[in-house]
Amino acid sequence: MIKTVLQGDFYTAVDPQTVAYHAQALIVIDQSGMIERIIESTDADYQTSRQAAQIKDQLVEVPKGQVILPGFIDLHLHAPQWPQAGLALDKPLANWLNDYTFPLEAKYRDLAYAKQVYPDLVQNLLANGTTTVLFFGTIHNPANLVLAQACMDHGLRALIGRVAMDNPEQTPDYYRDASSQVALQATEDFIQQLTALGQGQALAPIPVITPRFVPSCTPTTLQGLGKLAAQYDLPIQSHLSESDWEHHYAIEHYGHHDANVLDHFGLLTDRAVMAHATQLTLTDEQLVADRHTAIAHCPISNAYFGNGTLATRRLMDRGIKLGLGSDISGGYSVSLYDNLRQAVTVSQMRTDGVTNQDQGEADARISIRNAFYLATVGGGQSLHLPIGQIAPGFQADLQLVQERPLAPSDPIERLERLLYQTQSNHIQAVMVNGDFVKV
Ligand SMILES: Nc1nc2[nH]cnc2c(=O)[nH]1
Repeated sequence: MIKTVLQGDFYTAVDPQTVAYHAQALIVIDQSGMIERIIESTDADYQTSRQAAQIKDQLVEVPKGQVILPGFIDLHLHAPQWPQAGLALDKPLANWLNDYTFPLEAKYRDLAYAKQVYPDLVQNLLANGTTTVLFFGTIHNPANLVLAQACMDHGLRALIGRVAMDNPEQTPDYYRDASSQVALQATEDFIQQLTALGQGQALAPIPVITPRFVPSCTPTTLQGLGKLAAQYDLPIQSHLSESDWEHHYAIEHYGHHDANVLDHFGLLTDRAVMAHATQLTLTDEQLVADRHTAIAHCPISNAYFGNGTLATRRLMDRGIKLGLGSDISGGYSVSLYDNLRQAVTVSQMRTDGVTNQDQGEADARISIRNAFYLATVGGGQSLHLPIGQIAPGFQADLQLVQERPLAPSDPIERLERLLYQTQSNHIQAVMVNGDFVKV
């Protein structure tokens, strides 16, 4: 059964290099929110299908000057850190965590605070064209459920992790799982509570196994989380080789690189999405490739905490699954438009080098089209969900974007300019699962 037929110009990435443009096509969406068919303006039944939709009041004509894009997919975002987006970015990672982030996250033991922050975050994400998010929550299950409820209330597709962090040497008394047993039991409780909350809901959030990162967790917890991921067949998220500090922590405490440690505990799987990865060696990259693990590239955050830039081009060329993350609040912007621009900028600097003595690295550059692929198709593949493309069999998660005046006539130039210039006030409408949501 057809629910809606959208008529308009749309773009969808086909592969990392190619973006397809469809002029005045019909996007046929069924009752379940899935794209059933794309009818091109040259197809024989275009006019009859359009008229039939019009008669049944199913046709939505996208106004001239607006373009339809897939909704963006944010692969790494710490929901509780939203109030401090743009704060303390001049501190090193360990200080930023201890002096700012842990005190803030501890506040979510107070449900009233969660209720104040989470709906605002969710609305800001949708207003910026983001339709799916892989979230870190906090150690507090009731607050994590407030986040889940806010996503369902406002219509954001979400995957949510209850953060596990029980290592007394690396976490403060006031914000830590009291033991490994507590960390594992609370994780299992969250899986069950979230599943119950989403029962029968079209946008039921998916639970995610979430060791904060290797330094925050004891080996027993890492091992137990690996087992839970396998037992419940769940996605996993964590940080991977984000900084020099994290990289050396794993070497000093385990005698191995971060990637090996996570792998040893069953946490480097093809359902895992690991953030940052700026410090991976070529051997680490091979392990990530062999395990079919995805990387969440957080280009704004990496400029502050990454101690280096991601080898985006090389990872793409090696066929490693890769998407984009805002990393609120290691990154200051919730907009994936800002992050895809930064991904291109950083790759350009990697190519040319950052001083006049530095020869850079040949062929490190990515294009804005490559970045568009990461924010859409790359995100969908990383999460194993049918999202990020405007094609039959994919969820109707879309954004309608107002073009700036004087758009070029070449369709791909038109897209490039749109991606560089769009601000949240240009996003006119957002659809998730076939329903328009409020932006
Ligand atoms: N960027 C970032 N890195 C981390 N490593 C451990 N926790 C965090 C966090 O909250 N943000």
